[in-house]
Amino acid sequence: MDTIFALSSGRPPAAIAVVRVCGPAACHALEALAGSRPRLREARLRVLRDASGDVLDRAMVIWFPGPDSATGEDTAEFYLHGGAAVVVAVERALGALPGLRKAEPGEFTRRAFANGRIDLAEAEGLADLLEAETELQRRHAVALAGGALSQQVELWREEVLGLSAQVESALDFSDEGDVGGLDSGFVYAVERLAGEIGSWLEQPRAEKLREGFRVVLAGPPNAGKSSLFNALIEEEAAIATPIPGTTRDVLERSVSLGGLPFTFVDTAGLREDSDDAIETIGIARARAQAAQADCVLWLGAEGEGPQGSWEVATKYDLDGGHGNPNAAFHVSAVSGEGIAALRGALIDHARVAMPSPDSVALNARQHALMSQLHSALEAMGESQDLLIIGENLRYARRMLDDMIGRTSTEDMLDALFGRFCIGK
Ligand SMILES: Nc1nc2c(ncn2[C@@H]2O[C@H](COP(=O)(O)OP(=O)(O)OP(=O)(O)O)[C@@H](O)[C@H]2O)c(=O)[nH]1
Ligand SMILES: [K+]
Ligand SMILES: [Mg+2]
Repeated sequence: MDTIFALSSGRPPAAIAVVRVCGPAACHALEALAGSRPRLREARLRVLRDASGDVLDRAMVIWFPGPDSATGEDTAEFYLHGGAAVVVAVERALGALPGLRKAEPGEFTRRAFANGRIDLAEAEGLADLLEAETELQRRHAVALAGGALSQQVELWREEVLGLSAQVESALDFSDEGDVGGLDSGFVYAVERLAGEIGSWLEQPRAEKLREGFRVVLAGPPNAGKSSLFNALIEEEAAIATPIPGTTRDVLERSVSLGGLPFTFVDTAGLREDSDDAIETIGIARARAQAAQADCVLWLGAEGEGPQGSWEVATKYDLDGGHGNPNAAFHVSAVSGEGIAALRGALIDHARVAMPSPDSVALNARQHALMSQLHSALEAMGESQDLLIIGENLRYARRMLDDMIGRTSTEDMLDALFGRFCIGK
């Protein structure tokens, strides 16, 4: 097997650059550059040299022998001075050693998975953690990476195994293969498990965490959409002018509010009679955006917005809210009045739509498996045939195995580990 190496810290220049080496030749690489290998898991300052004896850097080195390392394989880490040329020189020296090559994206984590150090759900959590930009995303990712879902799956797996054992023993004592031999608690246990899994399926999904709560600003031209958009995201991202029809394309910005991920969307002003081809396309896009929103802020006349939209009266500094006196919110992008209240209401609303900080949200892959598991349990409840019940339980167990990647395909692993950066 190849020994791989990569810069695992951020892009130089930086205070420190961490280069990891992992695989059977890691020990040799450490000795070649640092002269000797320090005691395991102890940081030591060493002069690093290349094969011709030239000094590359003075650096901290640590030796993590397998199988108790993060990847399960022999691993060496170099904590270099974080200059670009230092990293290049050390990588060149490593690349010149036999059996060493640069790592692919996510290859360290993939080895950790292949060596059973982490399961698939935990690897997904790690990928989420590296991408986390808001507090809520971080909390979920830490829980997933720490095995919160894996432990739950393990409990369900034990329950399913217990149910299978009951079916096996009933089969041993029944000639006809009917359910008469089953304990009365069996049906109850299946229903309870199906109910529990059903309630997991109903929780907000993990994708919501990644995409963010989508707020679309819509209304007639010059209503003040772009101005409000800028005020909400606290950045002059959109052009706002007195000319109606200023915004033509859709403009998106992702921000964190109250620790929650939001995507705000500014759109072209809606009007029926535009003869401008660009604006007409912009209006069509605005309508499409409103249809996909988690929340539409309607900046037009009372009752004319899309169903369920929040009515917002803008330019409160000018007309004191006379534009739409019955609007739920009165704001001014100029004076800042009402912006905090609107933002607060959006945060409260999004919090309910987002996965709760105390639960583990399922991603698309996990949700699909859990749905199949749920259907298998439901189908079982109706069956009178022990053989069919046993078959459904085996299927249920396979879905649980898939959740944590006991069985997994190369394509799936490529897709997951491709999400990681090089060096992770
Ligand atoms: N006084 C005051 N003027 C505002 C306020 N919000 C927007 N305006 C002004 O109203 C005009 C239109 O604002 P925009 O934000 O461009 O409006 P819009 O809805 O994005 O317009 P289109 O993109 O053309 O559809 C600009 O001249 C803004 O400066 C406000 O709260 N108070
Ligand atoms: K405008
Ligand atoms: Mg605009």
